[in-house]
Amino acid sequence: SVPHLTVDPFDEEFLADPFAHHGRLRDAGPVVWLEKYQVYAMARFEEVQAALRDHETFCSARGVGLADFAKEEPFRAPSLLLETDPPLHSQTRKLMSRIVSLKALKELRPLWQEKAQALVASLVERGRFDAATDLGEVFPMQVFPDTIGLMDEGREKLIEYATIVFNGFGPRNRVFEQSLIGKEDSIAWVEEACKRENLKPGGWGMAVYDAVTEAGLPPDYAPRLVRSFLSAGVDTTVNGISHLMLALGKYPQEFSKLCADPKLATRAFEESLRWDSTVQTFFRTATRDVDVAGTTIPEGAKVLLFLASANRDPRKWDGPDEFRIERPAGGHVGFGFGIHQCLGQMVARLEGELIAAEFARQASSIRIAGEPVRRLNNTLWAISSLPVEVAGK
Ligand code: HEM
Ligand SMILES: O=C(O)c1ccc(C2CC2)cc1
Repeated sequence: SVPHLTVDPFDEEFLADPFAHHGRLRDAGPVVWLEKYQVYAMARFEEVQAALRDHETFCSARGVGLADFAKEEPFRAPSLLLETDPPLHSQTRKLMSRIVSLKALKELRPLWQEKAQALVASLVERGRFDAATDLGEVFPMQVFPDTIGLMDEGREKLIEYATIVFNGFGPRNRVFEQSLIGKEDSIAWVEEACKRENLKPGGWGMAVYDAVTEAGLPPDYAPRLVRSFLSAGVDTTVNGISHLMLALGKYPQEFSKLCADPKLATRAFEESLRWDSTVQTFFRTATRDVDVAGTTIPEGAKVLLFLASANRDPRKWDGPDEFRIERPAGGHVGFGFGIHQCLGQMVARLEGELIAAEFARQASSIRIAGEPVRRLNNTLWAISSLPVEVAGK
């Protein structure tokens, strides 16, 4: 029968270092039962990728967190992308993909590159800085809110809001409750920011309103789709960039390879996403009784997918715990997989590539100058402080 584990993947000890627990989860079996939450879990690459690919058996419309929307009220109106299944998902995804297009990113590249170059120049000049607060939390905020056309006032609330959203996929534990205290205004601010009258012409937010009208979809879909940009578009890249710096600092020989060939910047960011996956887990709900590797998962069961563990599964990767920028790119599940695979992956890749390439051009070394301070979150692997020292060329 399915192995029963008592481990709690949302307790603060686990969240402080999830990678220390993944090996036991993978080795216990292809599917395990987590007694604490009465859910199934998969931590090996093969089963995680297969579940993500089979969206008909493992659905999203009943929530991609612990809560089953068929049994309890969602904590916020469900996302029309992340928390929907086809056919509605197909409609909203097609609409949003036209806006987050390669053409749009090509047009943004020169402006984003200019900002990355200037920010990195100022940090190299300083020599010692905090890769989380001076870089990770700065660059995405210099490029993304303006791309959406967000109102200027209150943009700092984006990270607070996302912290709540990502905690909301987990249990109502202390980590979740603490992120809510005194942050009700962030939820209200996002509500306001998604309104048509508060979005600037020419931004992706306004483009969503136009596209919803053109597609003849219900008008109230527009603010909710804009909310998806605000929920997923900042805190993820903020921590993705901080983790990139942690990886480059911890593996100086990999940084030297990058300096020798700045075109490896895209590979470096991709590998940092596999190695230190910013989005650690997501749930699915079984829509039928399904057999996975000998275990029958009953209809209605919640299944926790450990994306970060799958990205370090020795059954899939050679030297999984090593950061190697020349590893064959892609194939990881750090952006998910299948129909819900990250809508903003090219946005994230562009931001990561530009920062990595600028350090490759302007710096000769990156050194970790202090232990990373973690910000515990039920879903996000987040860094609140990462002192680094860089030397210029
Ligand atoms: C390092 C940065 C990022 C990471 C690690 C990341 C990770 C992910 C993952 C794992 C999923 C799949 C969720 C699931 O299967 O249930 C996803 C979906 C999504 N992401 Fe990203 N993301 C990042 C950046 C972004 C950005 C910049 C945007 C906005 C432009 C964005 C927007 C979305 C949206 C809207 C979805 C839902 C797509 C759908 O359900 O069809 N993400 N992301
Ligand atoms: O559509 C949304 O609201 C949404 C929220 C969070 C994410 C996480 C996976 C990056 C994605 C989409």
